[in-house]
Amino acid sequence: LPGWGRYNLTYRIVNYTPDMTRADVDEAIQNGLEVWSRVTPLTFAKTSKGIADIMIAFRTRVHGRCPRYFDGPLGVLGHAFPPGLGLGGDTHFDEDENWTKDGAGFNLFLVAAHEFGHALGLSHSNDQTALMFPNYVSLDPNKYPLSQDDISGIQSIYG
Ligand SMILES: CC(C)C[C@H](C(=O)NO)C(=O)N[C@@H](CC(N)=O)C(=O)NCc1cccc(N)c1
Ligand SMILES: [Ca+2]
Ligand SMILES: [Zn+2]
Repeated sequence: LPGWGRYNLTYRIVNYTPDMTRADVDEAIQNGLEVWSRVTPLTFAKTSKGIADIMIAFRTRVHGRCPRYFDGPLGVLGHAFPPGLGLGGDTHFDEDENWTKDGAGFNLFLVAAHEFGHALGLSHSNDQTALMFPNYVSLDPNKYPLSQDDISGIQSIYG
């Protein structure tokens, strides 16, 4: 099964970037998850301790027991692991980027929405307009960032 096999998931923000206020990080993460829950029966409950399905953290370079590393400013912005136990669903953002809630640096909401696509089981799309396209394009974060390609993809897993 490429997905979680259930609709009700939990997430935990393990640490916060100093680039933004905690409230703005919470909001960007919640909005990034809502992009997907709006088009599926998925629900996301925030926990502040213990193990959640989707453990979210800001990390640099080699970090913890994560098999993937970050590369300093620019380049790779984040990574997320497909659904599963342990590392499955976990989502890391490269702390060496400048995270913002607006158009400067990298918009956390946009990158989070993309990474959560991976955490839910989606891989990259070659549709240039798709949120799951490999490269960050600075979309207007107020515009609906999902393309039909993204919606078909997520609904094929969590229809
Ligand atoms: C091979 C992967 C670890 C690359 C990594 C990624 O795709 N993470 O999901 C990543 O950070 N990709 C950059 C592009 C690159 N430098 O390869 C990116 O902008 N990904 C986030 C993103 C955000 C919003 C929209 C889109 N389309 C992509
Ligand atoms: Ca980087
Ligand atoms: Zn990606």
